[in-house]
Amino acid sequence: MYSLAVPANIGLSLLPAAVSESCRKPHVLSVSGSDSGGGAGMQADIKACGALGVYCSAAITAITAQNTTGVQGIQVTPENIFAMQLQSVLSDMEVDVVKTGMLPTVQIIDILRSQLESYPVKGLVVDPVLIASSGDCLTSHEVADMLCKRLLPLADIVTPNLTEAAVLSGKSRVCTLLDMQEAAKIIKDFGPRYVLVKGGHLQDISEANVDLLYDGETFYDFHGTRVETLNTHGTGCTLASCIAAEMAKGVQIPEAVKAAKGYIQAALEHSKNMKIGKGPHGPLNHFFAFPEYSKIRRHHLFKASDLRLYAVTDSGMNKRWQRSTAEAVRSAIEGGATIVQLREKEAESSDFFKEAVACIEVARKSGVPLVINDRLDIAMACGADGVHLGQSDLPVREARMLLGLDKIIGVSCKTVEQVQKAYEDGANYVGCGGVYPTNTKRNNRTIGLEGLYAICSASPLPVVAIGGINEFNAEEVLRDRPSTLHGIAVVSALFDKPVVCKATQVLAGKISEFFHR
Ligand SMILES: Cc1ncc(COP(=O)(O)OP(=O)(O)O)c(N)n1
Ligand SMILES: Cc1nc(C(=O)O)sc1CCOP(=O)(O)O
Ligand SMILES: [Mg+2]
Repeated sequence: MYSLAVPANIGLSLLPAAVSESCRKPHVLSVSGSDSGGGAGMQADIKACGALGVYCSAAITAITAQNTTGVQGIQVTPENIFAMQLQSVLSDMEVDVVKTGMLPTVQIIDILRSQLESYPVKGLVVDPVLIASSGDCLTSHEVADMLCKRLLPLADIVTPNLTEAAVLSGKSRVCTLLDMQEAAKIIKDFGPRYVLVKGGHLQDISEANVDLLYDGETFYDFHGTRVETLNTHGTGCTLASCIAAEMAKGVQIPEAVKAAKGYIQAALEHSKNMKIGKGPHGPLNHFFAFPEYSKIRRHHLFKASDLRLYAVTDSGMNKRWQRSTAEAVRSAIEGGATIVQLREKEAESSDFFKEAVACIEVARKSGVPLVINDRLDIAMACGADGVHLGQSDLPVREARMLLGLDKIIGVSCKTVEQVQKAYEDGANYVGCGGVYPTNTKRNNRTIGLEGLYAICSASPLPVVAIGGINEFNAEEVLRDRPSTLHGIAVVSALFDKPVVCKATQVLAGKISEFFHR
């Protein structure tokens, strides 16, 4: 319940206008068929563009029923809705590059051509999808003919594989480097700026994986290393989408091809052991370069029970006992700390950042959340689980906007009004104190147990008590605790001790009984 305390009006609408201005994304419109298996077609295009940081919109030309064994069915998109998809996107969304895949009928090609004439774009990449990697035929010769005559004259690059190069060039077969060159010359005459003939299946194994790019004068060859894998379904769509994505970023075509080949090579390497489907045409893993979001994200959103034994570090104390903050954090977690706050009042930013990175590594291993005291910049830079803010720090509302909804924000409060405001502004919990006098924080006002309980009774947020709490008085704080008091936060009781792990265990033992009743 508490994690829902963020007011509804804290969201994207509050982001400064400048953010949207400066964040225009390169944009590829994919005009292709949907692959129910997710390996090729539209699905591959969207994933490839996404992986390269490019926005991808979609005009679906056909719905195919496919899996890793082949193509089971095709339904062509009705012409009126196909035209509408193009019109909707092209009239509104500042498309940089159009990338085509499966174009199943001559009508679909005609509609696309006339829309491109009404809404010119910076680039057109044509992947002449005529035959699926399973060998299934996806279009007719009439369509191939139309593609050559109506679309290739507008294309910046066309990317046939060997079979497609044979169909487009009218050659009976293309299976050597010489055949590829001849086919490229014939296809170039239809009018595209570049022809890329993909040699993935060349007969001569020494030449396999050579792709030839032809600009009308020069042949450029691009070599790849063969990856032994069945997961190659969608590599053609992915290569063309990557070229389109790079072009949308403003990259010239030869460099775009090089970058796209590099991406395919890496994707094949990272997909070779992936097991999806029973058939021989498995898909690629496009997101090999991304850490899985669920792994970089906290495993769970903030829970009030995280506050039970809240360890707040003090590097002065830890130095006195000759240990690094990361070592101290490791020991506190081993001893039973349920959340850690890095509190550095004197450190330089660069030292604080380095220390935070080391401590997060320690905390992540055990799933214990780690927040940064005062410094939102450090919290964001090191990917901490959140921040703890005082009354004179950055306002909670601004911090919440910058951190997003998944991160923890704690706020120090000494009055009911402060707690109410923290709640309204989107905090997850409040720290209340000083419960007792403390030597750790100078000039700290003591509010006593009564002050703490008064705040707890009125608080819509979970509360953690702080200030002068130790193994001898923890029981007094928790014995008659209000239901909103979820734990104690301590500094010297853990970190001004020779053995942090032992001190934490002792305190954890003292407080455990109050949370199981
Ligand atoms: C859990 C917790 N509660 C309170 C504080 C005190 O924060 P603040 O008032 O901002 O004082 P400093 O710690 O920044 O000196 C806290 N750090 N943690
Ligand atoms: C950091 C801090 N904040 C306080 C508050 O009252 O808000 S008291 C405090 C210091 C707590 O240290 P120790 O556990 O060593 O007394
Ligand atoms: Mg502070």
